[in-house]
Amino acid sequence: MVRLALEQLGARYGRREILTNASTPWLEGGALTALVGANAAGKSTLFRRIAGQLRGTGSVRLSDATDSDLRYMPQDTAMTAALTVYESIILALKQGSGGWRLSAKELAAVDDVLHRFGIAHLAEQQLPELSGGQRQSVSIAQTLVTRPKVVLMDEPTSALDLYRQFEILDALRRYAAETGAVVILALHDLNQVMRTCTTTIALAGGRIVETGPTLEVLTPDLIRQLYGIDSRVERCSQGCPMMIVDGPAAQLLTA
Ligand SMILES: Nc1ncnc2c1ncn2[C@@H]1O[C@H](COP(=O)(O)OP(=O)(O)OP(=O)(O)O)[C@@H](O)[C@H]1O
Repeated sequence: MVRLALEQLGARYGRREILTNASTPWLEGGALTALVGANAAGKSTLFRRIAGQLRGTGSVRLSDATDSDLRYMPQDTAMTAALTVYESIILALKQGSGGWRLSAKELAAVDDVLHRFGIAHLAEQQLPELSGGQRQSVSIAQTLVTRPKVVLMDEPTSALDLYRQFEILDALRRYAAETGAVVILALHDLNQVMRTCTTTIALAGGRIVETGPTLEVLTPDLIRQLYGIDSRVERCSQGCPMMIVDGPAAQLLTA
């Protein structure tokens, strides 16, 4: 089984320490893990540190996977190259492997992500002509076309409309279940987190303050600590947990 654990990860930009002793228990593949925390809490920095783009202290432990099995999708992906969506996904598939000839299996992989992420109709469109949400969907397809075992995605639904958010998160959930991959998503929408992510990592001020089953982690106390928001977690008429936001924490308003 693919697993990932963080051991005392630290990172700094210049002299400024951003990430401090970030540790998790083993995170198991096959389901989605959320990374949550306020703006500037250090989520992107943690991803960059795990992906090896930032040096620092501590280590990333992988089981049944190696560093080359990891793919990181950053928050903003520029798409200025004069390529079609189809060509850009082939490029992502072939990166580093040399040669342009595609095997039947590789052609099937490109076709798979085009359909899986609902962008087959965009295959012949030029990248610079895509909308923001379309670009984000293409970026997800590019990231997963090699079927990586460890996936880090920074706010993969931030540009998507409500329907597409559900569609893409469901597709990511199915991807994790089918491949057994560890898939960690930085997300701001806590209701989407409750609906789709089995495990949640909560980050505050560059420190991991909680990791565990989503509904045990996302308590009103923790949400107040992370965001300064008063909230309740209730069940909707269909039994789904929902976070209801009451507003900024009273103690902040009176402070
Ligand atoms: N390249 C950089 N150089 C210096 N400081 C940086 C750099 N990138 C980020 N930071 C700082 O590191 C801190 C954490 O930023 P990071 O982008 O990791 O937060 P985040 O949790 O992903 O935020 P958001 O939810 O707003 O995307 C912030 O204070 C930010 O200003």
